[in-house]
Amino acid sequence: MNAAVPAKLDVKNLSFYYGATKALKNINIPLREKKVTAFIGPSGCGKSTLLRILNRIYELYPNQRAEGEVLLDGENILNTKQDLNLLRARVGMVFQKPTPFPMTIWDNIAFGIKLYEKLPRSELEGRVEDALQRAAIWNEVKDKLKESGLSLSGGQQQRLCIARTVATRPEVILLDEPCSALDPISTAKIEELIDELVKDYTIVIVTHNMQQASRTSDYTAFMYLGELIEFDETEKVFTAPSNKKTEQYITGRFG
Ligand SMILES: Nc1ncnc2c1ncn2[C@@H]1O[C@H](COP(=O)(O)OP(=O)(O)OP(=O)(O)O)[C@@H](O)[C@H]1O
Repeated sequence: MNAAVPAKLDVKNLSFYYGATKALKNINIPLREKKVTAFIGPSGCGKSTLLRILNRIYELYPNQRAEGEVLLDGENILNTKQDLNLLRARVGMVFQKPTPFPMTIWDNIAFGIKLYEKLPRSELEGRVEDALQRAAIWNEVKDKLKESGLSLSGGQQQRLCIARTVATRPEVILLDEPCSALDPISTAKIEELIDELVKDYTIVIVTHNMQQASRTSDYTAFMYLGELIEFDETEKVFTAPSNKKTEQYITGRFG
């Protein structure tokens, strides 16, 4: 494993509870800087739960509790003093179902920027265009920026949501099954986009799609029943997994 690439986010001895139910058991995983890490595993193994801890989005819900550490550039984000708005700007998230705001395409992007920064209009326009360019949707929307974000196709909406996340200049992007609601062409576009974005961002993706994990990620974490079973370079996990359960899962023998 390439230990030379530093961990942008370092998960240490992390456990997680929904009420009295322990959903994650002592997870340790380094999420390396400007690399894509995929979380794979059968339904209910804890992939989304782990992802949702990385920007503390779980705190929107009662009775959910994390124990352990998640270090972002060495600083524990589970610390109560952490400013959650700032954290979520640094660690952006894109959900399974595209969730554009019910406003224009332009406002969808500008809204997030304006939450964090006060910019003159000309600069704001540049930032909106830049975000749409980075999310590879600019050419499709540049002539209809005043139309509703909801008028776009599902695949375009998802790229709009990625643009919205990119617009606040995050350091990490969390993708929770971003293609599960999309057709194969839109899925291919998002995968190409991930290849581009990883040049600038640390990316974590939850996926049910083995091909997608092997195509898009540098590292893969296989989870089972709330535990991290195997974490390694993606090529190794898919060609020579060290754990029997991993092998059974990637060869489609369960899950
Ligand atoms: N809000 C909740 N309250 C109680 N238990 C929950 C809640 N959300 C998830 N769980 C439980 O936590 C465990 C992990 O769920 P999680 O959604 O993280 O799995 P997953 O691997 O992402 O599954 P999937 O692939 O189906 O999305 C499951 O046993 C699930 O039932």
